[in-house]
Amino acid sequence: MSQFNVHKEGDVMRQADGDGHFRRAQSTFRHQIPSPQFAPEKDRYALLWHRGCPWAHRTVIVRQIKGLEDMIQLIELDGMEFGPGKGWTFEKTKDPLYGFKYLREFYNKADPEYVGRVTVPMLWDKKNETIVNNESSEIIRMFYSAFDKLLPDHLREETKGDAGLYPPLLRPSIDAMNEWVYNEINNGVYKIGFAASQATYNANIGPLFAALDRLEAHLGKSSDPYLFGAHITEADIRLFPTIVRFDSAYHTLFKCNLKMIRHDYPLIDRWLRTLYWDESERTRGGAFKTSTDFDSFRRGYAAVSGSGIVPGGPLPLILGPPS
Ligand SMILES: N[C@@H](CCC(=O)N[C@@H](CS)C(=O)NCC(=O)O)C(=O)O
Repeated sequence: MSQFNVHKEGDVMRQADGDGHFRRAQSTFRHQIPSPQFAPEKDRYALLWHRGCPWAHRTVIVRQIKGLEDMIQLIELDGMEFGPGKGWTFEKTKDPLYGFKYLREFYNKADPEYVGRVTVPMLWDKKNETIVNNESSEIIRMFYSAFDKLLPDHLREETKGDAGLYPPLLRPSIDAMNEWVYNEINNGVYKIGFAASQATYNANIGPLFAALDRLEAHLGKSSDPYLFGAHITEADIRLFPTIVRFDSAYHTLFKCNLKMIRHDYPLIDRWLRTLYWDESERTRGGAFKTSTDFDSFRRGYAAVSGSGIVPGGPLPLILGPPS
């Protein structure tokens, strides 16, 4: 079965609640590394992802920026089947651990009674054969420092001080931005794309663009390249997967079309291109670019939002490196 075949029945397609609003379900598995059950160990954990998913995207960026490639195995799901009991699949890719076809089989191995949503990203413990955590915001924070003792000194969060991904002095500002960026932008595009009535679409489209205006104004307050100064932080990593999908997916396929990043938000566009095209040591060889797969997310959003037909533009999918 090809990627994102659309059978519009069953639980995977049910996104909006009865009142037409999309509400993202709480993640279920919330264990931490380090903890008595889950010690940081080389090659004990695997991160399961799909290139289309923005929540999974942020975890893969952090895995690379932190230099955890040899520490945490990456397992890619490349398909989606819609219908009861289905969901994310291994189509051309193979599950190297058990030979499973569905991500659901991992969830059921961890908990045979599990009936919640089967989502990526998911962090798997190969030793205890269970799920550590399936909440991206928590997975990325674990990656910042949980494995630091096993990493060379220069990659440790503590060593980086103010240049870390979540430096103590910036935490209140990063947390405050995360709050509105999550509600109005990261999840905001889904509230619009999955709105099941005109009224809910109308209610959500304004706040999304007001938040993008706020972001543009924030970037205008300094000449720094990143959201909080001269160094990449969590705020940049959490925003990037949504903005890189915006013009070529959300604008058309999710009807988030009052404005485009490239035409209407020059500072956000510059920030985006700065991160995307950076292949220096700062991104450990291009963590943003190598993890971005325009084809995958455009096919995915086309499947869940309509007929599966992928729009031709805008071309190029992202503008070139900033001058
Ligand atoms: N709160 C979760 C959300 C993850 C999420 O919703 N992932 C989507 C893909 S982008 C998913 O797997 N959806 C399948 C479903 O809801 O059935 C996180 O940030 O990790």
